[in-house]
Amino acid sequence: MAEFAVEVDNLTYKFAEATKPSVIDIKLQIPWNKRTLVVGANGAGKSTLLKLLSGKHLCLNGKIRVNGLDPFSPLSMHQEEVNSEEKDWQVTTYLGTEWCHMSIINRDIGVLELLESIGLNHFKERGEKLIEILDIDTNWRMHRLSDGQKRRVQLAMGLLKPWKVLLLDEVTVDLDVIARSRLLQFLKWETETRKCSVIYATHIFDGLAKWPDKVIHVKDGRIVSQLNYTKDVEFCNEIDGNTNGHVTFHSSTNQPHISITRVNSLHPLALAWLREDTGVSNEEI
Ligand SMILES: Nc1ncnc2c1ncn2[C@@H]1O[C@H](COP(=O)(O)OP(=O)(O)OP(=O)(O)O)[C@@H](O)[C@H]1O
Repeated sequence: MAEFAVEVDNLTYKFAEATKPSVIDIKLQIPWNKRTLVVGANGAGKSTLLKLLSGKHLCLNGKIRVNGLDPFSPLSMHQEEVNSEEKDWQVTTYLGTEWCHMSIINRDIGVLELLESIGLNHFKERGEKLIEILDIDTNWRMHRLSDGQKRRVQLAMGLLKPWKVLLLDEVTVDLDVIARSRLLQFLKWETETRKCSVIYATHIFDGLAKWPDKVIHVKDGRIVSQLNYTKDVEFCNEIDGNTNGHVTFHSSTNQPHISITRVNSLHPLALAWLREDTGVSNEEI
């Protein structure tokens, strides 16, 4: 297995019809067993970067290695490097919101049939765990589901195979707080218990304060800061008497150090209400 989950060097990418590159001079090394959060404004380049890592766009300028492989090359080209136990593994999975537009999810097809068609019986234990975590009823029919229910099925499908590098692109946007918390917990558990890494681009920060190991800030296509979360970030009850969503950047040393007040959020209330609604215990989430 490669030393790093993801290794990127000197990566610049411009869409054919664009006037300037969407991703510029990216250098990145993500070790195994890490959860990385990608933060940036609309249009900053987060999705483009994640899609490049997944092999959805062909990168001509720069180096990308995911588990030591060029993600654009079909895995079969590297089959001699893959031992028999790993043949069923997926090196990388990209899950984004565009799935909503795929025709399969609006067809009159049962969820069980759909999951079986992509290998539920082969990955039974994992599949059943995902079905439970995401509270999926396998009798559901796809064309009759809400957006959030469809999203849960998408996630179960996307996570069914034990991927090595998971690229999540704002995919929790229509999950309720219980499903989102459980999913984040599941991803934390996976990254702690087997050799894999998650890269997650999001605009929803509720419940994420203690989740990542690393936070990457993308601006105008460039990575402008990378925080080693445990070393560079601390949470305080107040900073200079301010208790409400305050951040201080200490820049006296080369390495940034950031203090963040524990932010007031409706997340605990929404979580408590939905716990009541769904009968989920305090210990579980
Ligand atoms: N298919 C495309 N053709 C041309 N330009 C594109 C294309 N897709 C994205 N871009 C441009 O690339 C830049 C980065 O877009 P990207 O989707 O990566 O941003 P993002 O950080 O994911 O934004 P958001 O938070 O809104 O999802 C934007 O300026 C966007 O206009």
